[in-house]
This record gives sequence, structure tokens and C-alpha cells, in this order.
Amino acid sequence: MGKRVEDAFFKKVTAAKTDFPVGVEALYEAAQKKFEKNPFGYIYSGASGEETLRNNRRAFERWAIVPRFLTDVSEVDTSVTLFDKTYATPILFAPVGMQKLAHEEAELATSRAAAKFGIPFIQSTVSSYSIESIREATTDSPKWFQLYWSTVDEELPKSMVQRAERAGYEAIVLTIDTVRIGWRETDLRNQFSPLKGGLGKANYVEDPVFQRSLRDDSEEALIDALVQHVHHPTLGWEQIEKLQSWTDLPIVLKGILHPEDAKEAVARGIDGIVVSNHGGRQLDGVIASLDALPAVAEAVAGRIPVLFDSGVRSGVDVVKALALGADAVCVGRPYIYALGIDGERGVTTWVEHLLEEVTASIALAGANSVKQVRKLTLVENK
Ligand SMILES: Cc1cc2nc3c(=O)[nH]c(=O)nc-3n(C[C@H](O)[C@H](O)[C@H](O)COP(=O)(O)O)c2cc1C
Ligand SMILES: CCCCCCC(=O)C(=O)O
Repeated sequence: MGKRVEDAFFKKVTAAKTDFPVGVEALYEAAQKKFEKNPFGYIYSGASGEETLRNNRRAFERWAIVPRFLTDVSEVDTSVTLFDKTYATPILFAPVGMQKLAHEEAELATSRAAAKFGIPFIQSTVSSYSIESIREATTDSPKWFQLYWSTVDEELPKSMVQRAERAGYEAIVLTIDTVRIGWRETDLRNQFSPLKGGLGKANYVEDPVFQRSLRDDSEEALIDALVQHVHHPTLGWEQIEKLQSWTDLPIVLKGILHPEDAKEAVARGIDGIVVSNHGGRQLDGVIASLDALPAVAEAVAGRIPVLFDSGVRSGVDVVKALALGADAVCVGRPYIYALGIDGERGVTTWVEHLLEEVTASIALAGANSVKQVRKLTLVENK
């Protein structure tokens, strides 16, 4: 008897019809119908003329996998090890703030869905639910905390890091590409700020250090204080050294695009990096994240994990990013669209599709593990 081949595709095409959209375009269209116009604009759009947003996708289309055949792919190991922990898949949920824009249950729903698959959930500083409430919703699942530095009062990031540590979070992801917010023309046209209505405040209002920066208890004072704390134009290596002294958790820098910044991060004892252009939402005209990846991975030369995000929409994209040097891949907007379409159930179904496509793509490329994917040949389309 040979090994039994688990082919999720045939199970799916013969199963009862799912009403969940299949594929990136259907997902986007369903989300557009379901969301209100302004929140949707905030989520999907990029900065300025959206050149980088478009190039993030074009970069994926430029690369082609050259598969190998006649290898045993009956079993595919999708696990990866990051900071001495093994995760079942090479996927992480990127930090996305203010998820109540998409659904009332927001991060409670997305973190629960991630937990079902052992996917690390990276919680944003500006999340709709606090560190403590998300910990309560998903006690045993892997969670990382994304940090926005505060230049106004450095006791605030220190306090948040300590809260994340106490709640059992496994890593701190410091975002370095948001010294200020990008020029987001869709929001300007819509006159839309997600901070209005109190979105993004949960971690702040529960923090005693933040409380002391409020001039009064009006909503205006709250929003002013949030904006002041989120921006961090003076963030530099000196502050990162402070962060290193506050915690023993692995520190990951999110937003690296230049190989020299990656080398500097390694030299300064940083534990990991995320190659990212923030999904094209910060400086428009910057290099597509996938185009930055090979040179950054070469500069790091396996000394620390290199994570990747910006533009990942499918299992094939995951394989391409891994083959071009990523150790693991974060996805952003798609899981938020799934959240808006059908809450926790929507995110769960979307992840099922993604993971099945990842496994099928790895096997069809002729690999049977993430380690082997990293040795695949990719060429640039003519
Ligand atoms: C609505 C929205 C909110 C985001 N909020 C944050 C955030 O709070 N912190 C952060 O580091 N990145 C944030 N990001 C950026 C994501 O972490 C990630 O870099 C980006 O979405 C990846 O690109 P993709 O959406 O093309 O997958 C946000 C992205 C979106 C779409
Ligand atoms: C002043 C609040 C800004 C939150 C920024 C969230 C984010 O990173 C994004 O891309 O949007």
C-alpha cells in the first residue's frame, strides 16, 4: 500500500458549495460590497498615487517558479521555527490596527481564528481590544506585540512591553517605518480619520502612563494624545537599545527595505526583521517589498530570521516569498477583508483556503518542506 494522498482540492470541489469568496479578486469584491465606503477606503488604499501598492503586486507577477518533478511530495511539512519555537505554518497575521473598522469583534475574532491554526497573531499597538482582553480570548495561542514607539513619553512603550510580557506574548515587533503617517489621499478625499469614535485607543486608555498625558477627559484630548504618542520622528538606535534593556523577548524590526539597515540590525543584536513597506501605506514610490527581499536576505545571510510582508495574496505568493529568502510571511489586508465579510468564521475559512493552497503549491513546485522551498529556482518573467 502506498501513502494516502490528502488532496483538499478534490474534497472541496465535491463538497457542498461554500458561499465564501474564492481567490483574491472575489475576496476584495465581496469586502467592498460589505464594508462602508470610508473604512474600506482606509483599509485597501495606499499612500499618494499608490505606485508602491501596485508594485507590491506586480513584483509577485514578475517572478516565476521553475518546478522540479519526480520527487516524493506525498507529505508536506509546512512548519517553521522562529526564535526557538516551531509553528505549524510559515504564515503570521500582520499587525493591523483598529480592526473594529471591519467587524465589532475585531481582534477577538481574528486572534481566535489564528489560534485554530497555531498562526502567530501580531497585535497592533492601536488595536480595538487591549492586550489583556485578547490574551483572555486566546489564552494558549502564539501572540506577538507590535509596538509604536512614543517620543512624547518613553515610559509608555516600556509599560506596553511589560504588559505584553506579563500577558505571555512571545515577541515584540517594533515598527520603524511610521515616524509619521503616510500621505493617504483616499482618506483625505473621504475626510476620514479612524481615530474618530475612539478606534485604536484600547491599549492606551488601559495604561496608567498614558492617562497622565491627557489634558482633560474630552474625545478631542484623547485623539490629540493618541496622535502625539503614535508618531515618533526621533526614533533611532539609541531608543532601540533601551527597548533591548527592557525585555528578554525577541525584538523584531518591521519595515526594513535596505540591506545596510538589515546588517546594522544584525550587528546591534536585533533578533529578527520584517522586510515590509507597510503595504504601500507609508512612503509611496519606495521599492516593492518583494524586490527588496533578496538583497536583504543575502545581507542577513541566515543570522536572524527574515520575515516578509506587503502584497501577499495567495499560497503561490507565500511560496515565492519563501523562495526569495523569507523565513516566514505575514499577511495583512486579506484577513481583514475576511473578517468584514463573515467575522471569525470568514477568517477561518480564508485561512483554510490559504493553507491548502500553500501546501498544494509547495508540492506542485516539487518541494516537501519550507526548507526545500527555500532552494527552489525562481526566474524573472520576460
Ligand atoms: C488597515 C491597516 C492597518 C494597519 N495597521 C498597522 C499597525 O497598527 N501597525 C503596523 O505595524 N502595521 C500596520 N499595518 C501594516 C501591516 O502590518 C502590513 O505591513 C501590511 O498590511 C502588509 O501589506 P498587505 O496588506 O499588502 O498584506 C496596517 C495595514 C492596514 C491595511
Ligand atoms: C494615528 C493612528 C495611526 C494608526 C496607524 C495604523 C497603521 O499603521 C496604518 O497603516 O494605518
